[in-house]
Amino acid sequence: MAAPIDRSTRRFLIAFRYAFAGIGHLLRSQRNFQIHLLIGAIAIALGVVLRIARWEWVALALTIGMVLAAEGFNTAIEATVDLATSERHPLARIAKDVAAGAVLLCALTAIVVGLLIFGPRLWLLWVILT
Ligand SMILES: Nc1ncnc2c1ncn2[C@@H]1O[C@H](COP(=O)(O)OP(=O)(O)OP(=O)(O)O)[C@@H](O)[C@H]1O
Repeated sequence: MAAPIDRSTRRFLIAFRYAFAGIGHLLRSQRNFQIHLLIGAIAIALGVVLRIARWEWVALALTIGMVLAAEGFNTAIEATVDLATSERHPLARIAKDVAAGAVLLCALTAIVVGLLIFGPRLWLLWVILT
């Protein structure tokens, strides 16, 4: 018979369930998250096809994770602000704009990383094919 799960392990597993519910919410309702996920999947496929190096996989994984996590924080901040007030308030605007700005910074960084990894290879491929 399997050993019973102790209380702290149970809490730990429940916390995971809530975290996955949060990711499920992002997947179902956040268009920007879906777009970033699709771009991440394309970058991974490109990495496989172009056989990028291990350190490049590390950079790619960190970048994709950073952008998706930023989208999550942005969504959480938006929900918190909307919960706190339904009125227009300068601080609500700052909170939402700064959160959106942080996502943009991550996305711009991801573009730079993508160009550094794939740019030279795609350029070479272009030169060979044309
Ligand atoms: N309560 C508020 N007070 C002042 N400005 C706000 C408020 N809510 C939203 N804004 C402004 O409107 C912008 C858009 O807000 P909104 O809540 O529509 O988010 P969003 O970026 O369109 O995200 P989503 O489409 O995912 O809900 C914010 O970035 C902010 O500048």
